Amino acid sequence: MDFPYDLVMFDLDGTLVETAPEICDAVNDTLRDLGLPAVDQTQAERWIGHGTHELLIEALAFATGADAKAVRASESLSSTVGSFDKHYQRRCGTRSRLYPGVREALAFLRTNGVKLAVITNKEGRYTDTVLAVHKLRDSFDRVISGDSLPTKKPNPACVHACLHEFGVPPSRALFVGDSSIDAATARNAGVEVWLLPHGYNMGAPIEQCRPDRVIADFPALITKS
Ligand SMILES: O=C(O)COP(=O)(O)O
Repeated sequence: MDFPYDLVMFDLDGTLVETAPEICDAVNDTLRDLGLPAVDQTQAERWIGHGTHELLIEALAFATGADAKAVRASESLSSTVGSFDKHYQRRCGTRSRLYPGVREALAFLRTNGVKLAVITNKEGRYTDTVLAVHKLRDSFDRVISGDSLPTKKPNPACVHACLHEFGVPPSRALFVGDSSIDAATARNAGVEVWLLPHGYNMGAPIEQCRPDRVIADFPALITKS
């Protein structure tokens, strides 16, 4: 195979797995416990990308009319985080699904000796559950979550860690994602970025992120390279 990379790093939410339906369910379970109105999935999708903690803060700000800064500083936040945690762990795997062709593309790349990593801003306890319920954990050589390192995307430390671990130069590494955060992470690390249009990107078209390529779907990742 003439695949031009030795390492591919994938974003998780909105790239490998459509997670928004059950994230929205867990947010609404949490809001319901607080007597607050539900949010719709389109709204929740705009908050995906900075990690679940930030998403919950945005949801609480939206539902209460407070600003995010005030929510972040509020004393009740930690108990709400605990409540969300229970709901989200229970919801993981109920309404998420792999995008078409993900499993086949990962298997194909691995068979051809390409190292594979997941780099997500999702907290590790949720990344583990999502990968486990979709039987994806063994498909990756490295998983870096939002709380694995002192910094998260778009800081390039996560990409640098993978390049270092696998001894791959930036010119032989690719980041595949769905958002401006993924594009900025790749640019900050000096690696190419291909974006998929099926994800979230805070509601904006991915062309605005000026990726090296827009790929239509996972089959295109391995056939158009
Ligand atoms: O916001 C999140 O929880 C994670 O999003 P990501 O997998 O796109 O980095």
